[in-house]
Amino acid sequence: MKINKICCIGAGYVGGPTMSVIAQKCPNIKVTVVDLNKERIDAWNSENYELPVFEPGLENVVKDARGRNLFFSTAVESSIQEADAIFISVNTPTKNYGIGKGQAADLKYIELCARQIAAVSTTNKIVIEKSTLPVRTASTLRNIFDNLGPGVHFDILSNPEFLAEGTAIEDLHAPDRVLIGGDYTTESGREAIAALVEVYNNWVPKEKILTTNVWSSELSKLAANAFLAQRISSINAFSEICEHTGADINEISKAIGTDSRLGSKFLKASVGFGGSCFQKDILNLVYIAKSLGLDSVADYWEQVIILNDHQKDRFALNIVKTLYNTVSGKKIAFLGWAFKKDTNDTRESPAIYVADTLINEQAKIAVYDPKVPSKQVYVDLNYLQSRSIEENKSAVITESNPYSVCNQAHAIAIMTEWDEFKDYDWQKIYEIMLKPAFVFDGRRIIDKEKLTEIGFKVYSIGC
Ligand SMILES: NC(=O)C1=CN([C@@H]2O[C@H](COP(=O)(O)OP(=O)(O)OC[C@H]3O[C@@H](n4cnc5c(N)ncnc54)[C@H](O)[C@@H]3O)[C@@H](O)[C@H]2O)C=CC1
Ligand SMILES: O=C(O)[C@H]1O[C@H](OP(=O)(O)OP(=O)(O)OC[C@H]2O[C@@H](n3ccc(=O)[nH]c3=O)[C@H](O)[C@@H]2O)[C@H](O)[C@@H](O)[C@@H]1O
Repeated sequence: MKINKICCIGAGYVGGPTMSVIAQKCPNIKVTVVDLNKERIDAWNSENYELPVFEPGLENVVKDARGRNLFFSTAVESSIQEADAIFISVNTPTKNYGIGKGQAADLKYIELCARQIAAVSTTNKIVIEKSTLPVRTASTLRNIFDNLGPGVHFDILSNPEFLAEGTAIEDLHAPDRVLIGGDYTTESGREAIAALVEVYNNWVPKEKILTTNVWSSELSKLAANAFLAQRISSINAFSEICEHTGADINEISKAIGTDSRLGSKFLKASVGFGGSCFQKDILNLVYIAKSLGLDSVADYWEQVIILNDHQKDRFALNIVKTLYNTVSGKKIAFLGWAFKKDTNDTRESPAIYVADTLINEQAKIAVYDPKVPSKQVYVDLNYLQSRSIEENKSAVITESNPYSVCNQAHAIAIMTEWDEFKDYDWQKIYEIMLKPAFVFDGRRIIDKEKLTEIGFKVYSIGC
């Protein structure tokens, strides 16, 4: 079994960059990324590389491969038909209706893909779960293929993605590991695993390609995200203790991070973690544990989310409290809206929730983010349905210049750790703000001493 043609369903933050790198590194494999969203596909195909996903280095990868062996298309059926291997990389959001509402993963897009694959396939396929899925989803796929299958054979693999946004290309070029779960008990299962190992082995050393059974692979992805998010909630819990005791969370991170058993990464206190996956995947884990009757396990992981919500709330409430218990009519300048630097993704960004709380207190929010388009800010706030679209419009303005955002502001809230924020002319910003000029640093990126010397009143997470 050899993979010559790949189809990836879903041209989003994972499907796009992942397949671009596979195409770049495997010039002999034809890779077609398909999506129902024509606007997205048009952007992937845009002549001037106005790609729908902002990722450092992505444009060069697409330039290398697009038109050679990398294609973006809305022709879902024909691409499935001609492929030997089909990656499913569609979204798996938290269910917002019915059973499991607010916790379970909504698998309707996955099921649709499986049905479509079953409906149009005329040759044997390897079907690869790239999306993050509840453990045992492969058995659902198997069931659909067995019941609808057109008499061709399907091997199902799990190959979860571990890239982080903002460093996606680095992560894909040199992954810590590639995980492939498959069915070792059958010959075709073993061949399918070997075929996918061969694809990755074009640039990833064999010892970094781990193979497991399907269920371990599916569950490892949830476990990895749960452990990562748990670290952030743990350090954020300590950040609050620091604020009451004179300890400094950066010093704590350094002190504990030098212990080789703990490691130094992922110990940065913040206004809370965001992004499309940590919350969704932990809620999914909580739901799975509850469904298995494992209530103590569910409660344990749920606490990671509870602490994260608390961190966002207390950051917002501290702004209100510090500004003399009222922000009504006051301009609060938001530096950053994306959930982390080097991405245009705003899904579950803490900025959205902090803004929402402040708007409830009648604040006027002014937003500057180097990569997030203005309309996205309103889409994010309207999605919460806390108030009417008109009310959000009148409570929020966006600017394409950081100095305009800060002009006549009562306070600045640093919501994303964009590097450029460190290098602003803070003296100038001080001069154009109302006094006292407050800065609330939700990312610990600015030099507190320097800003205090200028005259700012500075609050930093965790000290
Ligand atoms: N965003 C990230 O950094 C990471 C995400 N993941 C997982 O990967 C999966 C995808 O995530 P993203 O790429 O962020 O989602 P996304 O929302 O950016 O992209 C998903 C795409 O799938 C398309 N789609 C949905 N159903 C379709 C269908 N039936 N046919 C064709 N296209 C269809 C949508 O139009 C959308 O463009 C999720 O399960 C997520 O948990 C895993 C690792 C990292
Ligand atoms: O499944 C996924 O979607 C991905 O989720 C995360 O990646 P991502 O959400 O893109 O970005 P992270 O770097 O993990 O950051 C997530 C959030 O945590 C915050 N964070 C991160 C690290 C830290 O020390 N402190 C902290 O507050 C970030 O600012 C951000 O809001 C994981 O890191 C990836 O391995 C995983 O593939």
